[in-house]
Amino acid sequence: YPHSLRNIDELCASIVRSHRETSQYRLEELQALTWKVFSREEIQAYQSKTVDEMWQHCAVRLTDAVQYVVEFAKHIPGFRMLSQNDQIALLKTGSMEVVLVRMSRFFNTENNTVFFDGKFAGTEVFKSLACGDLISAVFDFAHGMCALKLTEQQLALFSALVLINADRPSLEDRGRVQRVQRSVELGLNHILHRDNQDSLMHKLYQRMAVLRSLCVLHMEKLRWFSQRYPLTAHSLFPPLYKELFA
Ligand SMILES: COc1ccc2c(n1)CCN(C(C)=O)[C@H]2C(=O)Nc1ccc(OCc2ccccc2OC)cc1
Repeated sequence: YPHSLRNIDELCASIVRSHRETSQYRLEELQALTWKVFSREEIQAYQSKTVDEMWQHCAVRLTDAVQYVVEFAKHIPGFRMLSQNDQIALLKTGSMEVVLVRMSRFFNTENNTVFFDGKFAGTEVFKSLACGDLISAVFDFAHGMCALKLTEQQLALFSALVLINADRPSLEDRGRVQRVQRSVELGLNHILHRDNQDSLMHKLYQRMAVLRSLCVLHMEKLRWFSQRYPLTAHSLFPPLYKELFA
């Protein structure tokens, strides 16, 4: 048992380290900005953007966040042993989910604002995206994540579990992904047990179910957008966003 415990500790330590090293912004940086909100004029400026300008604006920023999640994935023990196709398959469906999990760290539940373009924005800033249901679902999910008050270590293991999901479509070697997923589950269980918060596990599985439906909604909106604005979607969107989500 001590041998496997050592492995479990090493597994958790490497996932937590990778999470820290691939968090685009440090928590302290963002806390300093929490009460910097947009002026009426700035909000007006976002609201007077055209649908495709605002979509492109957001896609560029979210692609930034996705890049960091790709880096995070590469350091999850076992991820790089998977085939290239399986790594892409996991990132195709999981990377936006992890961005949304991480986004909850940049969310201020007191005034319902999220970090965007250097300040904290309310839902009204995203009006010109013309997908209010997606934005309110994103904000609701962030609220739900904040309510769990996860530590950085718990968030790191949860993010890894969101990514390493053997139920994803079109996996070549599902068994191999299952083994990596199982080890990450053991790591998360280990951390929660150590923190005396075993009850969090089923809440986290409920969060994963909400997250999956949120990302289905995101893909539907992206499909709607790409059909309506094919030029923007196919030429201006960052390649990674297209590769992963189109
Ligand atoms: C990992 O966590 C975070 C958190 C915040 C940020 C980042 N990373 C990267 C850097 N960043 C910058 C530079 O603004 C922040 C950002 O992108 N914020 C932001 C972007 C779009 C939003 O809603 C629109 C939307 C949401 C979901 C899906 C599609 C969408 O629109 C098409 C809301 C907030």
